[in-house]
Amino acid sequence: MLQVFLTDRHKGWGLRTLQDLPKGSFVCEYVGEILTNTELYERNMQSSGSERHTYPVTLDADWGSERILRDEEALCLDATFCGNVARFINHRCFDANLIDIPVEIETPDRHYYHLAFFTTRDVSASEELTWDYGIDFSDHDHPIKAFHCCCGSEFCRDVK
Ligand SMILES: C[S@@+](CC[C@H](N)C(=O)[O-])C[C@H]1O[C@@H](n2cnc3c(N)ncnc32)[C@H](O)[C@@H]1O
Repeated sequence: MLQVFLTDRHKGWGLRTLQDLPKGSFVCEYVGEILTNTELYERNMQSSGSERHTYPVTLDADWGSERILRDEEALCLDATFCGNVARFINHRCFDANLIDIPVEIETPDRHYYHLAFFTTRDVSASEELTWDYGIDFSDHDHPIKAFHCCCGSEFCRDVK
């Protein structure tokens, strides 16, 4: 069972487990609107930073292909307006206890992905669930301004 809770580390709301989870457990899926990178960029340009509650995630980077997808083809998930509990998973640099795994769905007419979270180690009941968003905190040109990281990891990348 999962619970949304208010963190005490200036990270806003977070997600925790109410039961012990062995390493490799499925936790939840990441749900959001499916947008192309171009649509996401245009959405970001229209909204002010304070309206953004989530960090968009890459859904389909054409894994396994040699080809580089153009922005108008590459898909991402934006949970700003539509999502599930996964939108409350906070970032932790390097030693997060969750990993996102793309799960390929194959139907007769198309392939697509769901993004599923699994535990990277045993997680105890009440522990916050965290995920490394892969943010480069030194990239000041990114269209979304990175937050100041309060993950508390000894490997935190947000060092000035
Ligand atoms: C996907 S949301 C996570 C849920 C969010 N904490 C909330 O209250 O809605 C991502 C946002 O949470 C905050 N956040 C996540 N991880 C953080 C961290 N390590 N340090 C500081 N803020 C963090 C940032 O504001 C970020 O834009």
